[in-house]
Amino acid sequence: MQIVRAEEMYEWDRRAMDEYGREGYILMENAGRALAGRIREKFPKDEKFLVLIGGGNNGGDGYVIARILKDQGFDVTAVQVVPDEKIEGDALYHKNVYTKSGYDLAELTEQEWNRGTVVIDAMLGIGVKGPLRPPFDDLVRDVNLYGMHRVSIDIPSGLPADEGEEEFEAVKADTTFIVQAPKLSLFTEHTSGYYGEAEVVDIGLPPLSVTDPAREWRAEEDVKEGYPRLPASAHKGSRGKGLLIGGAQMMPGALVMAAKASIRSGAGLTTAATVPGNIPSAAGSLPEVMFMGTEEVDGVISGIDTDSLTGKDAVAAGIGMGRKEPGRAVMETLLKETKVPLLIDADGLYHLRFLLDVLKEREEVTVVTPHVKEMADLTGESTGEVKRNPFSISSKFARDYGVYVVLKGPHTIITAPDGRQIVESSGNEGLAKGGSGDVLTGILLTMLMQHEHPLEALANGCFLHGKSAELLTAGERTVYDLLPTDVVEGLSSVFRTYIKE
Ligand SMILES: NC(=O)C1=CN([C@@H]2O[C@H](COP(=O)(O)OP(=O)(O)OC[C@H]3O[C@@H](n4cnc5c(N)ncnc54)[C@H](O)[C@@H]3O)[C@@H](O)[C@H]2O)[C@@H](O)CC1
Ligand SMILES: Nc1ncnc2c1ncn2[C@@H]1O[C@H](COP(=O)(O)OP(=O)(O)O)[C@@H](O)[C@H]1O
Ligand SMILES: [K+]
Repeated sequence: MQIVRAEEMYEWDRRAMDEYGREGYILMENAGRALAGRIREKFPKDEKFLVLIGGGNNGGDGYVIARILKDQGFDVTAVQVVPDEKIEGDALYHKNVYTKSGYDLAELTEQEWNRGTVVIDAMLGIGVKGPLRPPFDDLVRDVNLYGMHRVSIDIPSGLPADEGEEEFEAVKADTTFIVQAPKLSLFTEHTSGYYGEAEVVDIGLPPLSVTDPAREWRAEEDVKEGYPRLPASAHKGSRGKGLLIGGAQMMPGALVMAAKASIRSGAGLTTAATVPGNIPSAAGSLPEVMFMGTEEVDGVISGIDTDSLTGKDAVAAGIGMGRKEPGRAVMETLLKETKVPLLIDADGLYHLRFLLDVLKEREEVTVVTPHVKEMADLTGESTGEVKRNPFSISSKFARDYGVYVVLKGPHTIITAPDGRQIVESSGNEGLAKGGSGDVLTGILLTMLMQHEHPLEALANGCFLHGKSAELLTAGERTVYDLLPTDVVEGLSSVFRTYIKE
């Protein structure tokens, strides 16, 4: 499913009319009918609906919804919140249909506020610009104040559709029925909460691709269909030989979790390279993994035998390796000498910020997997800026350095060097715990070895990781006690539920 900016949504609408000959008022009828259908399915017939209708096409959708719900016998009070002269075009057409149907408009009184149980917010859509002007400023506050269930149409009124906007006032919806395609603000941290429970409603626009480069929200079906299946003739070589590099004397756990995740997610053979002192205990807990000692200074990795890179299908480096000086040279060597996909995470990203010129020179596939703070440090932006602009900041970094970016969070945004983006939203707050990222690194290492397209591979890996958490917390675990090591074990149920044919 495409994720659109406001401009792209308008483009979609315009092309449906200009190229496909669909009349605007018919599109609006279809939109309102689809939206009313979802409202009808969600709420029992004894609810008392208050529909607030604004002056643009969002209000036009509101007129269609109010009429259809009334046609079907629902208790609906409709209020046009702007003067008559503001209603024009397709919205005016549908206002006329509404009134010719014998339905009237009400004044917004204290009584109406108190009588309603569900408010349908069709005041402002993706056309909102700048701070709210009267009467919308007061109305948005009132909607948030009264205790009705708040249903926003397309977008909570006042909320920006795109990323980047810092100051706004908006309806805090309980439910949002999004028209046709999710907008960027559904995925940015400071705006996503306003949507409440969000559902995309297909209003039947022709299937056009309006995002270029493509920007897509991953659905379970996409993963089920596209996941590379294992042939019966598989052997360990065909499943990939991966190398994980990380772990300092005081941080052996990260590497152990990543290595375990790598083999659990299906790697043929995983080798873990770490400081020699960590090997006896790590090897004891991971009999399937091969170990290799690195050079060491002050308890951290200070060098790696580049022969170990030969014969590998992918390499992941940086987890738990610490930030001490020697690590930088190790990362520089890896950037220069790794001829297969190289994934860099955690402390490896810390060192990378001093090696950006080397990164730029590198020609083979490179993946960086920062969380917001690491992305901020890599790009020199503040964490606030990264949170407000995750799509464009990821895209710029991916293009500037020719890398794949996995910007981790509740909605993980994966970007290819050409700017294509996939959002993977599986997972829950149970993953907000030290070590979750290490598990993800192990999974992604495996995915990179098994799929010819890194963007798809990375999206599949984020899905496995997030779904494991979801399945576990739907069963025995909760978001409080879930451990990263549980997420590794939970991969079995993800494969059984979603991947196995
Ligand atoms: N064919 C259809 O029926 C479709 C309907 N759509 C609906 O149309 C909406 C977009 O319609 P519009 O472009 O008319 O935009 P809006 O419905 O968001 O209304 C924009 C109007 O609101 C007013 N406004 C903007 N910012 C304001 C502010 N800060 N304070 C006060 N007033 C402000 C302006 O007068 C402007 O004309 C979508 O959100 C969706 O609901 C579209 O999604 C596309 C498809
Ligand atoms: N609230 C959340 N909802 C969904 N996923 C989350 C949430 N918090 C964290 N995650 C996921 O957990 C992982 C955490 O990675 P990271 O921040 O690197 O953790 P660590 O520092 O423990 O390695 C990422 O994959 C991220 O997408
Ligand atoms: K709205």
